[in-house]
Amino acid sequence: MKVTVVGAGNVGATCADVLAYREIANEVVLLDIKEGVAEGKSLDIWQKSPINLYDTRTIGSTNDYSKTAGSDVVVITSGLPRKPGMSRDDLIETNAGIVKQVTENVVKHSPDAIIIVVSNPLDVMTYQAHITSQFPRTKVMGMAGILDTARYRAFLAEELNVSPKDIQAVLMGGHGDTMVPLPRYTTVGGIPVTELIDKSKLDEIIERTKFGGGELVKLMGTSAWYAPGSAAAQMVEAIVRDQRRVFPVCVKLEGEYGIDDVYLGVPVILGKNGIEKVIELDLNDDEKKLLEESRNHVKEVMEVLDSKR
Ligand SMILES: NC(=O)C1=CN([C@@H]2O[C@H](COP(=O)(O)OP(=O)(O)OC[C@H]3O[C@@H](n4cnc5c(N)ncnc54)[C@H](O)[C@@H]3O)[C@@H](O)[C@H]2O)C=CC1
Ligand SMILES: O=C([O-])CC(=O)C(=O)O
Repeated sequence: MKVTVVGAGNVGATCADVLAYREIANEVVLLDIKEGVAEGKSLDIWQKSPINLYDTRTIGSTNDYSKTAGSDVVVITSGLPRKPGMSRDDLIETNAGIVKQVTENVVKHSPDAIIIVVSNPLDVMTYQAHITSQFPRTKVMGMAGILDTARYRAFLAEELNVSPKDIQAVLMGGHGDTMVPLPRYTTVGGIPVTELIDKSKLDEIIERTKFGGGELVKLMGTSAWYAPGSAAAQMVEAIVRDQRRVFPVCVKLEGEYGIDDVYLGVPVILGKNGIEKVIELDLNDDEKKLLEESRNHVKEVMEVLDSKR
């Protein structure tokens, strides 16, 4: 299996590193426009292979897409990250152009690839990759839900003093402050979380999760990369190993949840064909209202993109 990661910055390099050391692909191509950076980081990851014992070949490229030809999966991380005081939506102008140009090259050199978008604003950049590639919705998706859910699970594990491995959860909606928490679908070793934590503490954790990306931007002056890069690699793994994992993924809804033509995070089954199935949960009225608000927000930003096309 061949996987390309476009953007050799913080998220892209982390993703390539995880793909390599976990031997998720035989070949990982890292591409960036900055002269030499992708080559340097790929070489560094390759030189780590005798230490961490893996044999995935890592190859770097300065904007030469011929090296990416025939990729099975392409992860797009190219684009600006936000700085303190910015929202993800503030990145739309610059990143839409970058994602469009990158997707055109991906389509040209890897016409059968499955595309995973990471660049922000996530839901709308996934839409951009979809309209540029004209690939079916099963093959163009965005990474956000695994990350948002991981933050929520990590905060819960800390609060309950248990292993994060035992926390199962799903969050839905857009990647931003309007994400939709679903505490009634959260369990700790099979026990509903509501039996282990009081409501006010759970509400606090949900709020912290919604602004989890911003918390890190404030601390570091740029956005996160370890968890985002690993989350994207986990999606690649589910696809290349046909694991049929159930993850929250940003996908184009076509009538599910009563929503049409909007890219939004929902639980899906992820396997060798990409999105194998969109899972429709029976949401209660409060949850439906939150999802509708999230949908409206994403739709507004999609319209900003449409107005500039
Ligand atoms: N979906 C999510 O949950 C998350 C999304 N992000 C987003 O991912 C993106 C990348 O973040 P970082 O890696 O931290 O940024 P970064 O600045 O470290 O890396 C971005 C890289 O993209 C490259 N790039 C720019 N234009 C390009 C082009 N046309 N072709 C190829 N490469 C190009 C840059 O040279 C740079 O190396 C940002 O938009 C950020 O907001 C970050 C974290 C989580
Ligand atoms: O916060 C950001 O800008 C990057 C991101 O999407 C995240 O870490 O959730």
